Amino acid sequence: MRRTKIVATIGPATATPNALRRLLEAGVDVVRLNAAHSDMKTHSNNARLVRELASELGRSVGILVDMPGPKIRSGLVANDEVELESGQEFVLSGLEDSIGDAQHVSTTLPDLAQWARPGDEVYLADGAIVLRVLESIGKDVRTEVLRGGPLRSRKGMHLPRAEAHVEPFTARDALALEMAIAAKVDFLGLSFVRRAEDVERVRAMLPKRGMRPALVPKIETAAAIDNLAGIIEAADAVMVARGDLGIQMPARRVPLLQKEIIRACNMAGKPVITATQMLESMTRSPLTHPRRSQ
Ligand SMILES: Nc1ncnc2c1ncn2[C@@H]1O[C@H](COP(=O)(O)OP(=O)(O)OP(=O)(O)O)[C@@H](O)[C@H]1O
Ligand SMILES: CC(=O)C(=O)O
Repeated sequence: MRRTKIVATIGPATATPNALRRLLEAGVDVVRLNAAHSDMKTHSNNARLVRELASELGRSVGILVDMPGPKIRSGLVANDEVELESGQEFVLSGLEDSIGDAQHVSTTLPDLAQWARPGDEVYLADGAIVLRVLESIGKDVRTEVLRGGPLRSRKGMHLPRAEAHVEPFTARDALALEMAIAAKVDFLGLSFVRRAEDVERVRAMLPKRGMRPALVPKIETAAAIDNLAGIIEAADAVMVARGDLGIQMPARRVPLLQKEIIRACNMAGKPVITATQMLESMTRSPLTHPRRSQ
């Protein structure tokens, strides 16, 4: 029996019966539904589809709902992708619902300007794009692009000063939790946990009897690294979320932290998942900077 399990995130391109069947046949053990995207109805339909296909194929396949958590994101951009050039100016807009372009983008942080000081670095596109803050003007933040690249809609953004001030459990988390419990999913991924209490808070919201999902905190903040032992103790399993971890701290630290987290989980007898950029070097080339998996 293969002891290592494969977790695959499904999205619009893979949520058809045919594509899903091929994924399960190719060896996917756990299907991840990212509740940060799409609507909850689509996720619960997909969960049902996965279960039907798994039973048709005589396979046991787990379902993991990844909770959105307090992840900061930039907003929608025109045609789902714009290109930012190094050296240009770019505005992070305080207007929540504006559609972004190559000059500006909205963010999920209404009080963004409060957390940006001239000279601060801001990361967009899950760390691929780097900006430097020039000044705040009202609710907008004017920046210079230090490292350009393609910016797609609703990608992760990192603004170091804001991290500690965001609500740990959002309105969207409440919707995702309700959907996951109703769909009786096997695992709940907890995004951006900072301490053991963030895991315990969700555990207290689970049904007291019957099927309860296993809680899988994602280690992706600097605070979670500081509080690792307590988080592992509060968890049923752990995910090394290299994507965001490599934005919250220098990417070169990720491989060693990954080993440390895996070792600590092995010692505690808790399953551990290594996530993100598994096949990244095969999807884009040439490499301009090392990926988390390298
Ligand atoms: N259910 C979905 N519906 C639409 N797009 C999706 C869905 N799931 C994933 N995607 C797309 O695939 C990309 C990569 O998926 P992934 O699950 O890694 O999310 P992410 O936004 O990078 O953030 P995170 O993993 O930290 O939640 C997303 O940014 C999004 O563009
Ligand atoms: C999986 C995930 O959320 C990350 O790598 O950041």
